Amino acid sequence: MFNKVLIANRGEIAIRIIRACWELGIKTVAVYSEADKRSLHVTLADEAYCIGPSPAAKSYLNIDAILNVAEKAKVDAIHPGYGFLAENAEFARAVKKAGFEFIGPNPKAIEAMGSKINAKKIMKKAGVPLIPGSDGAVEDVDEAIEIAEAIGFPVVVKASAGGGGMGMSVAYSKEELKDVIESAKNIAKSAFGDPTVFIEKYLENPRHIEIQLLGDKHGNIIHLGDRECSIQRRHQKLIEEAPSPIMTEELRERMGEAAIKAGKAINYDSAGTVEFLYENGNFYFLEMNTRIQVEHTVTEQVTGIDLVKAMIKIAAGEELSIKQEDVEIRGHAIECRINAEDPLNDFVPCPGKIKLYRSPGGPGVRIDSGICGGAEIPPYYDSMVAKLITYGNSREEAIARMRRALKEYVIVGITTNIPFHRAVLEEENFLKGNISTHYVEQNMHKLK
Ligand SMILES: Nc1ncc2cc(-c3cccc4ccccc34)c(N3CC[C@@H](N)C3)nc2n1
Ligand SMILES: [Ca+2]
Repeated sequence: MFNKVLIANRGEIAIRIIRACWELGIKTVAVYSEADKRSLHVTLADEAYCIGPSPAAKSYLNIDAILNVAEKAKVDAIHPGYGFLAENAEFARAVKKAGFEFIGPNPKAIEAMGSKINAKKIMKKAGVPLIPGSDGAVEDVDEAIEIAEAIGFPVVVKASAGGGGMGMSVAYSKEELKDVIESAKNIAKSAFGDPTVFIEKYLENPRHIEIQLLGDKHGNIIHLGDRECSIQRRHQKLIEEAPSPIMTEELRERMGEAAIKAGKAINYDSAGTVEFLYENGNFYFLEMNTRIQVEHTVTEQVTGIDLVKAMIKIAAGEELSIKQEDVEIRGHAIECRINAEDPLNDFVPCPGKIKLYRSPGGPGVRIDSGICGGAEIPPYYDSMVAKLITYGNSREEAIARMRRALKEYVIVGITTNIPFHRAVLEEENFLKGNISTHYVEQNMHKLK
């Protein structure tokens, strides 16, 4: 087992990883940018080193600065968290080359899933259901029209180097497709440096359901059930839950089996997530995320498995301590992402200083937060400051606890989206589990 681990991240996930290390008796090294000098993850770590100026490009994305600290602090391993360098194969390789263990999947698996076209090719071979569409890249408009007419409009054009909804555009007709192809290639070129695009049938009202995977370095791989992640805004998830309100044992069995095929196809050896779109009883592979995700928490609540400790043990070479038949999904968990943003002003980010902070508690309430009273929320990073998770024996109990916790939660000094969450937790479609990826746009008028 490692003696000392560097956490190459900030905020709530850095604290989450520090907590897992503590429980395993591992010393922790935090890295921070100038803006994060007095932040909570710096306070909680055993050692902390400044890695550069506030902009992420000069600090949390600075591979050399991070590796220099790893050398200086003599760590055994590095955990990347999510975002920043978490799915950067070059970083994973550089970490190993410098002699440290990377607490995440093997670099080849990261690379394989980084190209959406390549990912689909691998999944097709593995027998994972795909959304009908082009077989690889689409070069020009004529080819696009041919494919679109074969699969039927509407179609969506996606950047292969994209992901998380970045660089996807929908075309409802042949005429629209001409413009959409050009704009998608331009966005892909400027955003990802790679203009490669592909086409898929656009599913008009799907759910976004994902399966949590856990693989080790000895060929074992299991799934830990499903999460419903359809409540998103501009591809930023806002509320997640486990299990999905529409999940049945049979559907979970089918989706879990498909997810394990996906993991096996790339020799997956860490925590990872296979994202699917679900519509009318069918599900289709969307993407695979080769990192721990923000919403890993709701899976931890319903399975009782600590996913971050599991990742660390796997990286240290241990075999999975549980078999698929040991995995049991019990009760229901919901997570509300607390963001420093203004839901009444188009969710614009609202950095600032927290003057008063009172967090909820009591039965079935978990807070994973990177903030406390007096904390400064810098403008340089994403706006999520905390995750409020509630857990109960049923979805109704988890909802009752979330309503109570959202009422108790007091954050004075910055504007947050807590009022948005309070409104969703009263909204009838949400309460009935009647959710699709269009939930926010369809119900926003009720959520103000
Ligand atoms: N062929 C096809 N049809 C419908 C889709 C629907 C989504 C989607 C999924 C989840 C939330 C969404 C919100 C608005 C628009 C789209 C979505 C989607 N993605 C891709 C990345 C993921 N974060 C969002 N891909 C789709 N692809
Ligand atoms: Ca992704």
